[in-house]
Amino acid sequence: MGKEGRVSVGIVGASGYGGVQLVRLLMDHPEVELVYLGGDSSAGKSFADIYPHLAHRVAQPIESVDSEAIAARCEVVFLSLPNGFACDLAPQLIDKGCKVLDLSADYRFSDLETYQIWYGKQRQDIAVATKAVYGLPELYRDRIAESQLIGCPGCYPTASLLALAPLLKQGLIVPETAIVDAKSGTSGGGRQAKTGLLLAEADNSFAAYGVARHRHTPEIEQVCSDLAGHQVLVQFTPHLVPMVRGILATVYATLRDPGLVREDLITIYRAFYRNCPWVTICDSGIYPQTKWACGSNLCYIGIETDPRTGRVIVLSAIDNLIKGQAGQAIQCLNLMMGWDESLGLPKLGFYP
Ligand SMILES: NC(=O)C1=CN([C@@H]2O[C@H](COP(=O)(O)OP(=O)(O)OC[C@H]3O[C@@H](n4cnc5c(N)ncnc54)[C@H](OP(=O)(O)O)[C@@H]3O)[C@@H](O)[C@H]2O)C=CC1
Ligand SMILES: CC(=O)N[C@@H](CCC(=O)OP(=O)(O)O)C(=O)O
Repeated sequence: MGKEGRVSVGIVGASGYGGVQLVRLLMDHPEVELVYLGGDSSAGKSFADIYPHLAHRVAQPIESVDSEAIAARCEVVFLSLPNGFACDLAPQLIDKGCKVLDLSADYRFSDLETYQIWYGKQRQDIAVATKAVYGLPELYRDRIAESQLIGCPGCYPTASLLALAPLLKQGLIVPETAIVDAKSGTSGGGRQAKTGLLLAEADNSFAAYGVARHRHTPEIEQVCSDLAGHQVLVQFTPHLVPMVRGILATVYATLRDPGLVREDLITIYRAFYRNCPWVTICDSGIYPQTKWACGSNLCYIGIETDPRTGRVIVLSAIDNLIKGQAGQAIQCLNLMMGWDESLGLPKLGFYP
């Protein structure tokens, strides 16, 4: 336990974009105390050396990663590391009794063979991986609450799946017709230097990448298949937009009943998400912008139908670093601890 009965929490990968969002949100979370920050190349520095704007609130040093030391101090550990690292560290922390929330892809797949094919890393931690729960609270709230290990969703899958879930769960579309066309800001690529994320490369430009082979495709398909009750393939195309934060996913699918109009679907979506404080269904004729969600944990969903084609078009906007990453992980923590799902999470965006 931390001070005043608060839960002691650590972050491994504190220097990255996910890490700094976790620090910002957890500093103001009423039930937790941040007791450990860990990293690799940043170890030995102070957090304020990397993020001077937080120097007045966060005095901790960034420490090297030692599972014994982390488990001795932390009840809960967030792993905000590149893919392929959590699967080495999480089993040690789980074994020592910590609750673990992994922001990478390592624990998102119920089928490790799929992970190995798409991520190219062989896994030894099969027993631990089978305990992991996919951290999308709107679909798996009860299982998250019971779990010791959460595989937090990717940013594109979060936006895409929240748009698709009511349609698939209620059999309203032909699942195989689903197409996800998604656009992300550059912070989705993390803080590491990458040529494609340089201002001179990304600014004044707009391009697709990973066409027909992005690693979020099997993640989206895994949950779509679960919802549909049979294997579903999804066409997913991500794009990089010259902005910092935000994802807009535009989802197209053929309605089984082309007579459905947007007002019918809005009613269905509102019923589906009635107990979900972080999903907002827009009024008829309103389509969300990424700017609305920036800085908040909200997912905004707008719905349209096209009677000429018989398709539904669903638009889903999130902040990739909050609902798409750190905020959603904290939403999962709240459920794991039996707290209000909304505790410590920002309800209003930065607009404009
Ligand atoms: N950015 C986004 O929108 C989203 C990202 N994700 C996922 O979340 C995870 C974190 O992403 P993000 O914050 O963007 O990434 P960043 O590249 O910004 O940060 C990566 C962090 O990992 C640390 N790190 C790297 N290698 C090691 C190591 N061997 N031991 C300890 N720490 C290490 C780095 O520490 P140091 O600086 O000390 O080397 C750094 O703090 C990734 O798996 C990403 O795919 C998920 C959803 C959305
Ligand atoms: C713009 C950008 O580069 N976005 C990242 C997605 C970030 C994310 O959610 O990645 P993980 O599944 O690895 O956690 C990408 O396409 O690789």
